[in-house]
Amino acid sequence: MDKNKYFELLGKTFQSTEEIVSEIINLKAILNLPKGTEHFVSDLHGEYDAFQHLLRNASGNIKEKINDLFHQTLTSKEQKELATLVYYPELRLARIEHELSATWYKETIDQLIQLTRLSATKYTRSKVRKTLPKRFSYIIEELLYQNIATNDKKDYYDQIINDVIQLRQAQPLIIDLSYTIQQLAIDHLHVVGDIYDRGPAPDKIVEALIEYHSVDVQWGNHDIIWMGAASGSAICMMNVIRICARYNNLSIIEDAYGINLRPLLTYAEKYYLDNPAFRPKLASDDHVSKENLDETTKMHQAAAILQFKLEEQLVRRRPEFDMEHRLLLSNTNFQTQEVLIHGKLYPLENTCFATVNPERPDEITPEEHDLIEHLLSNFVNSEKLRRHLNFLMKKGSMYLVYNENLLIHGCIPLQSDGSFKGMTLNGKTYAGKSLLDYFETSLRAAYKEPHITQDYNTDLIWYLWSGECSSLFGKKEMTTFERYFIADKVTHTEEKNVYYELREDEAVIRQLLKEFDLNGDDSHIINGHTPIKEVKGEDPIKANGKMIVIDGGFSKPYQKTTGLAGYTLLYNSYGMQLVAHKAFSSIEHILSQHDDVLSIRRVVDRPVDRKKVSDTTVGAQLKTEIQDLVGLLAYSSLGDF
Ligand SMILES: O=P(O)(O)OC[C@H]1O[C@](O)(COP(=O)(O)O)[C@@H](O)[C@@H]1O
Ligand SMILES: [Mn+2]
Repeated sequence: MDKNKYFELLGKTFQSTEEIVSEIINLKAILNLPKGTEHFVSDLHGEYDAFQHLLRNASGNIKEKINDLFHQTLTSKEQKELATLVYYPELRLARIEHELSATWYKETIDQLIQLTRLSATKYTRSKVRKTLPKRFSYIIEELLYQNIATNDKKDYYDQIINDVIQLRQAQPLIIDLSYTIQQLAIDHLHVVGDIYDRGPAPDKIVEALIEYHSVDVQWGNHDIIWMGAASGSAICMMNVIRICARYNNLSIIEDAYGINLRPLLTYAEKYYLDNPAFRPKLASDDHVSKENLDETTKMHQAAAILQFKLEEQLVRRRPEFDMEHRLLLSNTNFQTQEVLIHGKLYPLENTCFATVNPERPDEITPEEHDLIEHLLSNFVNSEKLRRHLNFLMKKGSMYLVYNENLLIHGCIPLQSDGSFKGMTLNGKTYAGKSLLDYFETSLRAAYKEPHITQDYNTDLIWYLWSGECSSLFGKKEMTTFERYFIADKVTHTEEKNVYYELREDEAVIRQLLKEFDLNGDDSHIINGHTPIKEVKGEDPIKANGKMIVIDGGFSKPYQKTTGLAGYTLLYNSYGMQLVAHKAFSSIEHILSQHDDVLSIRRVVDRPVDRKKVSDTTVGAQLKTEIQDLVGLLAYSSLGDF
């Protein structure tokens, strides 16, 4: 844009030169504040309760602040009770209703004000003001910035608190202060992928993220299939349905997103019977009737077989995806019930091939065609699903460079010598950053055109789910068919890309970071995707501290193999802290036991100077803004403004 035109536009947001000057002063002051705390979480997998608990306790940050302030005045039990109050103010107040007194209110409000003040030290007054709840902003500001130098003032503050209590506003004030503390504890949240699948409430997680004050998302392979479904990819949609059925979560599709699955049930009941391989995995608190279980088992089979048929079509349609080894229906002998995989014959069990034409296993019947069209139009037209995925599009990306770190859910596909594994797409070969950029551009294009359903971009979303060179998947092939129908577990193995070995090596990580222009000593790669098997002694901090894997381990069905719930990461002005979490049991458990055990470990790189906002990504944006405002000031002094 023409510079003068730009200044004219920019000038419209200011009433006077003084306003521009004070904005410049304000922004410059912000640059000198300590860097805000970033919170990294990943692999939430629909576990809303565990996730919202993390947001409330800021991965232990609030507990640390309570300890800093009160280690000499409160017992460990009192500190824990105060923490529970900050996390769940309404529920905690209701629980101790009979113990509440004017003295308790006074002490508690005082403690919460101290906590708010400590949490606010990193922010400008104006930012804190914006965070404060409207209804008490005046009172809280008075209390926050009090200076009890004289007795008169002390009387004045006591009077405010007394009035609050007398006017029966103590509880609302405590509640508001608690949420303010939660919000101030974290400046920015990163979700390193896999919000969806396995757990019961991904929709509630997305709603919470939409409401969150500052957040970005790096897409995970389990997010991408939902985006695929909403982009018009029938195979992604079938996979979404299949996974929901497998984890007994079809209600996410039906109730949360209002997509009617009755036509699928009607179809499934016609062709499928009970089948042990397709009975849903039940969570410990799932109570399901026999009838319901039966229905889900049938829909699970229908979705799986339709997915396999559609996969045959897609693999043939896209030879450049190099997925011929996934043509398993074509390699099945329907008479002998055997399948040929990588040159070896395996017997099949629990088969359900009633709808498969042995001559043309990729054939979709007219009935199936109508069913798919119908379901797809429901997915594409679900208003709520679109709103949620629009959010993922707006705040999400394939990878993110933020404050000198590279955030990516899965991997950067590599070859065994450490060089980038390339892929030829539309006649051109891409590798490393350019491959990831291509994937992102293609996905965005597909999402924009949900009514175009079998084009290259839409098909590529399937590749992102399960293709060898997908940065979100990072394995040779996905053995879904084998897991259902073949007993020999050897066939279930999914060989990981060599990235997952090489990422232990600092030199490799430095090389990868370089690809993203990250050459400094303070850069790290932050991955999700692979659960850390702590039981087997695996360390989430790799490559001499340059590589951190924070699969949150929220996915309950996976906790047996990981040995604990998983990890999150905090990055404040002093450096990074890895937080290990125990499995989240229930809110009730936290309220009754105050049991919120997490262990915190510093990611020791090297001693660093305390980081300021000016050293961050946001700082860089602010510097540009300051430059523009200085330019605007000069422009306006010429009299053109
Ligand atoms: O254990 P499930 O849910 O049946 O799924 C197994 C599939 O999930 C995957 O692990 C992908 O999911 P993740 O991204 O959570 O690892 C596949 O590699 C595998 O085939
Ligand atoms: Mn994943």
